Amino acid sequence: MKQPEQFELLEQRAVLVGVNLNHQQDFDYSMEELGNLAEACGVEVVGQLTQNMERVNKSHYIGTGKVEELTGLYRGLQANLIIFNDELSPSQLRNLESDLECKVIDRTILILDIFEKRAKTREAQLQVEVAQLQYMLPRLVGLRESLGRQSGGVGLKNRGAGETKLELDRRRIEEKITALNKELESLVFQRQTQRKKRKKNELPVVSLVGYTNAGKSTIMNAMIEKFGAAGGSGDKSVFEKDMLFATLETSVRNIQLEDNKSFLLTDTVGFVSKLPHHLVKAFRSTLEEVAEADLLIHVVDYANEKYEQLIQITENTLKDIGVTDIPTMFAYNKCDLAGRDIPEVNENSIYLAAKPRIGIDELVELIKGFIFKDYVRCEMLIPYDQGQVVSYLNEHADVKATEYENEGTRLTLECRQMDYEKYREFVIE
Ligand SMILES: Nc1nc2c(ncn2[C@@H]2O[C@H](COP(=O)(O)OP(=O)(O)OP(=O)(O)O)[C@@H](O)[C@H]2O)c(=O)[nH]1
Ligand SMILES: [Mg+2]
Repeated sequence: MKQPEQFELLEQRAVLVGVNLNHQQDFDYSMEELGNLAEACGVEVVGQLTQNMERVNKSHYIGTGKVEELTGLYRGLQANLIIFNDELSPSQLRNLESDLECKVIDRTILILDIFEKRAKTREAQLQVEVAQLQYMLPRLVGLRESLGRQSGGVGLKNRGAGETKLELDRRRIEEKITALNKELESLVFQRQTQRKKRKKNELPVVSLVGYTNAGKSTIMNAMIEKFGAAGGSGDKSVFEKDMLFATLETSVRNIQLEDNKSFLLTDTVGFVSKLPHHLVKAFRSTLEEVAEADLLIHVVDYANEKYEQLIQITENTLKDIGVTDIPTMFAYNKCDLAGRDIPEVNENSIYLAAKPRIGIDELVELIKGFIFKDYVRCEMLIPYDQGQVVSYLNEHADVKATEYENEGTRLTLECRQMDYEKYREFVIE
């Protein structure tokens, strides 16, 4: 569902406005990021206004003097849109629009707009729509007023009718949210069932996380290309592209290594700073996949000179969605653009370039070191009437040698700790 006024961002000329609260270190980057978000919506950024403050102005977000300065600025630049770097409250939005006599939007609208454009699966579309409606609900009054202004003003005598209409709109939207959430729940249920099934297989889960456009999907594709993804048929690759939020859904692939070791690799939505609260809530089920990982690969765009800030943003977002205490390794990607010798492997990190496929083997080795730590090397003697154990181990363990002796099959192998415990009775050394 579109916003009621059907405001089209494409080809608008915008001025960005940001408030730097108590000298935030990442403020400059967050303004740059806002510009990138605007461009991703097809908006042309023509100017910028910032203000240092200790706390925001409740009624207008920026100080009243700044509102006047902003009026002069946007008119001088012939802009027709003003974009604020934070989510504005319904009354701030209303006051600003009426004092500035210009269309005002905030960071949240931009992000929701990009998500709406990118959502391909039904689940992602529903999630975005719920977030949009929830953002809209408390802001209906302002939207209606600005609509009234655009059509030349609603006369006083129509006011009663307008309010009834507003109540109707509100009820309709609430009903819509309920209906969408219901549909979403059934999709989420399906996915959770799949996840439970996967869990029963007890394969380790490795999740790619990081700032949007860092190269997560490219790393996933490089691994699929090299090690294949088991099960089903057809193209297993995921969508990768040079744009913000190319991926909005979670994909899971079974990566099969050569020695009967395999793990599940998941690729998911990328992060940006100040992800809107409603969006995080709507995408909760998508993000839950990350929370259940055994290992996170934090993918970093090393060619971005602000990469340290991007790391911080990702770490803060992970904390916000409640992902803590999962072992994490860093994959500094796009090193081909940064002129660094690659691959370089350290204890918890690797420098690589996924697009030209440099460092993929080394990345896999590093992952193996993390997730197959509990593998035990041993010998087992399995009686001939227990043939199913031999086949199980041939499928799930790394069998180095097989000998047939009088008492049974003698296997030299490396297996998971849990399989070792399970078949302890057959262990001979
Ligand atoms: N030069 C270079 N480009 C890369 C490398 N890895 C990825 N890219 C490019 O970076 C862009 C983004 O890659 P994606 O894999 O889609 O990034 P992502 O992290 O999945 O992004 P989102 O899904 O938007 O969060 C694509 O155009 C890739 O081709 C690399 O090692 N070197
Ligand atoms: Mg992606």
